[in-house]
Amino acid sequence: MSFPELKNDRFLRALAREPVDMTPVWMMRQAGRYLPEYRATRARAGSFLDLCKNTELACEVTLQPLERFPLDASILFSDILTVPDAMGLGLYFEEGEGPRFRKVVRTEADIAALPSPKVESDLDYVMRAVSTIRRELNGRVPLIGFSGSPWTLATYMVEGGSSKDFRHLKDMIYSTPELAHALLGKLADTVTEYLNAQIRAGAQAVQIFDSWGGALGWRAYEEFSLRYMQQIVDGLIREHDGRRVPVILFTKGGGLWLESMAATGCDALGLDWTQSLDQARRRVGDKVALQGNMDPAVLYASPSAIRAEVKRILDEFGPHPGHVFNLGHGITPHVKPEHAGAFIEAVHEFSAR
Ligand SMILES: Cc1c2[nH]c(c1CCC(=O)O)Cc1[nH]c(c(CCC(=O)O)c1C)Cc1[nH]c(c(CCC(=O)O)c1C)Cc1[nH]c(c(C)c1CCC(=O)O)C2
Repeated sequence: MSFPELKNDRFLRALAREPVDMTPVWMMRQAGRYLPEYRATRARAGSFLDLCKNTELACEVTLQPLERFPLDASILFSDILTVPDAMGLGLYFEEGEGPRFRKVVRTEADIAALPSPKVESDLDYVMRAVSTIRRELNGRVPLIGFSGSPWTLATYMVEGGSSKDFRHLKDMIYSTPELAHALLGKLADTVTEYLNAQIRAGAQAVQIFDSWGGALGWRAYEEFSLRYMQQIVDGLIREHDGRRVPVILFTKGGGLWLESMAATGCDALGLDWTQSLDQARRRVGDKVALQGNMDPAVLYASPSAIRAEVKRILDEFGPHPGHVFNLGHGITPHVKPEHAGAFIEAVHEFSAR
């Protein structure tokens, strides 16, 4: 497969800790419900999952934020829960209640019966979306592929949907850790293959979303989340088509573990807004680039308040290489698109060298 030449490589250069003309910026969940054009396409597609599985429409919504804003990266439109869906759990979305699974995974027998999906065929719609988006991007900006971390995927699979206390999975890690390890090991193998398939299909960087790693205790994080992300990092294709394919680890609430996350050999850490970029940079030194970390709620405030916060964060990171600006978590449905625009413009304006 050959794709058009990349015109804007600021994002990849920053991840490689190389100098850039201005700080690259993208937003987690940049294609989503805060955009009226997303809501219109979503209405045409049917359900959210129908949208993920429709190559043409998934490509359309991926490109929507790029039509509006001068973003420096695009991210595949899909969901982390496509993986458990491909393992036969039956994903569906209850309007207003978030994701649900028809089957849950709680016993030794449930775990043993979980199939290892053949990612190229069982998740072929994801790979088709990746290649189509990459072609349609026409080299404007790099395309990011992604997956959930094994721990984060396991929370949905064991609880049967979103959870506040992770009751069943936490019971499992403390009562029968060997079961949890069997499940997490299976997930790590599948996620490695899934991300490698995305890279072969055209993803130029990958991000692992560990949205719930921060819910673990100090020791438990290293045993039940980080260990499996390490396994994935070790198994990933790191160079493709003559270029490094950077891997970004994002543990929401992961501020305690930056040193050990950086020691996995990943290229960058995603930071949420509870951490200081300056302190984080001192802690990880020149091992990795940093991505983040404005509180997404700042986007509810006025454009002048947004600009002030962007300036503050850029000043806090300072004149070092290796910063990708992002929100500390996904943009939310009530944000006004103009506020997202003010955010992106401010990053470029205040960081231009
Ligand atoms: C935990 C998680 C999920 N999905 C994801 C995570 C990890 C990141 C995070 O911590 O937020 C990741 C994700 N989900 C989506 C993307 C697309 C790419 C992007 O623009 O960032 C990505 C990278 C689209 C989506 N995934 C979902 C939507 C909303 C669906 C809709 O259109 O109704 C989108 C645009 C649905 C989803 N998907 C998930 C939940 C809990 C929900 C429902 C909550 C919600 O409504 O925001 C699981």
